[in-house]
Amino acid sequence: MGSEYAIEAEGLRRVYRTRTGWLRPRREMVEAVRGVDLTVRRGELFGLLGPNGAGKTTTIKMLNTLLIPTSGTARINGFDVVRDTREVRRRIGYVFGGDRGLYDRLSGLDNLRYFAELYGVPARDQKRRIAELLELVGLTGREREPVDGYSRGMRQRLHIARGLLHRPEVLFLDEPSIGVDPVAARELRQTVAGLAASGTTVLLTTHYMAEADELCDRIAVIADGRIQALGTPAELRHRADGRRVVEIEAYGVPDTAVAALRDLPGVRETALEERGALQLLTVQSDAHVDVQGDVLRELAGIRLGRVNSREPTLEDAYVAIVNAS
Ligand SMILES: Nc1ncnc2c1ncn2[C@@H]1O[C@H](COP(=O)(O)OP(=O)(O)OP(=O)(O)O)[C@@H](O)[C@H]1O
Repeated sequence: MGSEYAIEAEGLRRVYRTRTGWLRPRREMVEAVRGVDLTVRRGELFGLLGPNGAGKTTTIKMLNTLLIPTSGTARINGFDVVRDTREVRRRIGYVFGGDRGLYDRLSGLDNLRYFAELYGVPARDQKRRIAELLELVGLTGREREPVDGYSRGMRQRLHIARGLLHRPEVLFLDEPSIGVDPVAARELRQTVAGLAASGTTVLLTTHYMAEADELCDRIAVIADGRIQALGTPAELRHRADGRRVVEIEAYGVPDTAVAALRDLPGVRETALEERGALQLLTVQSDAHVDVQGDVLRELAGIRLGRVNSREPTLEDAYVAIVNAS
C-alpha cells in the first residue's frame, strides 16, 4: 500500500482511566491526547516538543501500536495502526532515552546479535547489517567492549543501532539525548541527521530546543494534549518576532516576584528555569519597550548574577506558544 506520507494521524485521542485514593478509591479519567492531526512526509525529520505531561509519549505509543487510541485514526506508510498492526510493526523502530533495554554484561556486538535474532534479521544478513550500523552510530572499534563500560552517549547510539536492525522505514526516537553530555549529544545529533539523510523518517521528541532547531525539518508543539503550533523552526521562531528578551541569573526568586514581573507594562512572557542553586529568569517584552529597569527594580533585594539582553530564539517562541495554551 502506498502513501506519500510516512505518518498520518487524524483526530487522535487517548483517555486513561485511573484509580486514585486508597481508602475510598475513585475512578478518574485523564484525557492525555485530545485530538491530534498530523502528517509527516517520507524521509522527514519531525520533532514533537512539549512540556512534561503534554501527551508526547502517549501520541508516540499510539503511532507505534503500543497503545490503542480511544478515538481517531493513524497510519504508518498507509497502514492503519489498529487494523494492520503487524504491517506497521515491521516498518517501525522505537528508541527511548535512558538506560533501559540493553544487556550490560554483554558487549555491544553481542547485544546487536541478540536483538538481530529476536527481530528475525536473516542469519546471512546479520553480520553485514551489524557492521553497517556500528559504522552509522560511530561504535566501530568499540563493539567488543561490555556495555556497562559505555558512556551514556555510546549506550544511546547502541540503542539507535538496535532500533534500526530490521531496517525500519520510520523511527520513533523518544528523548534520545536525555542525560547525555554536550559533546556526545552533538555526535548523537549527527547520527540522527545521517539517518534522515539516508531516507528514514524520524519522529523525534526532545526537551532540548537547540536540538530540535538544528535537526528538525518541522516541529509540532504539543501542550495539554493538543498541537498548539506546527511549522518549520524558522516559522515557529517568527512567533517571537517583535520581541526582546532580558535574561537574568538569580538566586531564590519567589513565585510572587515572577507573577509581579508578568504584570509590568510591555512584558509578554516570563519563564524561570532552575539550574542547581542558580535560577535563570527570562523576560520577553515588546521590542520597542525597554523593560530592563522596571524588571530590576521589581527584583530589588534578590541576589542577582549576570543580566543580558538579547534577540529571541526558538526556545522563546516555544515558551510563548506553551504559555498561550
Ligand atoms: N498509564 C497512564 N495512566 C494514567 N495517566 C497517564 C498514563 N500515562 C500518562 N498519563 C497522563 O497523561 C498525560 C500525558 O502524559 P504523556 O506521558 O503522554 O506526556 P509527555 O508529553 O510524554 O510527558 P513527559 O515529557 O513528561 O514524558 C499526563 O497527564 C500523564 O500523567
